[in-house]
Amino acid sequence: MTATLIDGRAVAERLRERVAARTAELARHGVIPGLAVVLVGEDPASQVYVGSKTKQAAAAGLKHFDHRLPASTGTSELIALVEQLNGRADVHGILVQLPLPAGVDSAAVLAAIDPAKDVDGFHAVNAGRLALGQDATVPCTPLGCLILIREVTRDLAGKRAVVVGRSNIVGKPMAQLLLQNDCTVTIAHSRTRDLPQLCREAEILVAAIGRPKAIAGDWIRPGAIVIDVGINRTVGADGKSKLVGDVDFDAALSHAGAITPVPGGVGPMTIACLLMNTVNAAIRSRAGTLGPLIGVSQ
Ligand SMILES: NC(=O)C1=CN([C@@H]2O[C@H](COP(=O)(O)OP(=O)(O)OC[C@H]3O[C@@H](n4cnc5c(N)ncnc54)[C@H](OP(=O)(O)O)[C@@H]3O)[C@@H](O)[C@H]2O)C=CC1
Ligand SMILES: Nc1nc(=O)c2c([nH]1)NC[C@@H]1CN(c3ccc(C(=O)N[C@@H](CCC(=O)O)C(=O)O)cc3)C=[N+]21
Repeated sequence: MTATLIDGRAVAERLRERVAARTAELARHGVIPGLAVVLVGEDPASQVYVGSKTKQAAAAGLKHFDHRLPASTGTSELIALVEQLNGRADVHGILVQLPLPAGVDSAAVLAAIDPAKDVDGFHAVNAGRLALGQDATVPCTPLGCLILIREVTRDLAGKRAVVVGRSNIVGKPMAQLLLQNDCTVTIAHSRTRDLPQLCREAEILVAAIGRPKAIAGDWIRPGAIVIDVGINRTVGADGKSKLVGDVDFDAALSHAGAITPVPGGVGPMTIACLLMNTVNAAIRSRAGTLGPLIGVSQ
């Protein structure tokens, strides 16, 4: 059996088209969703992501505001910028690119973001609302993973799901979303005993650990849906830099039912969901007057 490829680029493109269409409707009401991105320091990977975000925001008709600050920027300066952005009517979404330089109190900076403008869904108010099953802004990467899973099946109730990784930005919210969709969810991490055996139980396996090819082919239950969140930069046999996921993709192909590639899987969905969250924040900002939010299903 060879797994079906889940084409994140294609799914993300369709989502961006829906975002662009909704943005065009909002423009007729005089509202242009605005996204402010704050990037501190010169991390090359962060610069690539921020570049894609601003390009795709513009293509979908959003306004974007870039704030690039030197690595020496301190916590209080960043909080002051966030507060200024909180107060701007043309900014509906604020994203502070992580990781912030060592020495900056990241938790304090994220806590300063107005929860209504927290399009990353990292603020305690949004994390709490998600856990309580209330209307929340959901972190972009797990939301993108859920959309990809729903491309394969809408029948999630009772499915055994294993999420490997328990970070606040991927693993934990991913587990919450799967639970909300009636999966039976287990969260694994670096202290989990017998991870291979646990993974073999998973009908849905989400890998978000940041270890290249850590999930071996024979850890995958035959026919499982495998979502690989990992983005690891390695050097290929030809000496060139190469992106690989947390799953040994080639080995997994003969076990999985469906699998996301890296690149071209979860990554593009993260950015498309960021645009969706920004447009939804703009819609919410005019409570009830701008029609429905963009949803995850068509
Ligand atoms: N595609 C996308 O859009 C995005 C991709 N990523 C990528 O996803 C990956 C995870 O990111 P993030 O959640 O921020 O990472 P973190 O480093 O914050 O968390 C990693 C998690 O994996 C666990 N872990 C580490 N090693 C192992 C292991 N050998 N076995 C089991 N569990 C392990 C850790 O356990 P413990 O808690 O015990 O330390 C931790 O919970 C990275 O490759 C990152 O680049 C991240 C965000 C977006
Ligand atoms: N506040 C904040 N929010 C984030 O959402 C956030 C962040 N900080 N810090 C870093 C991580 C990582 N992340 C990615 C986004 C897109 C791709 C992406 O588009 N990847 C392409 C490949 C890109 C390439 O070639 O480098 C793909 O997988 O196909 C990857 C990773 C968002 N993150």
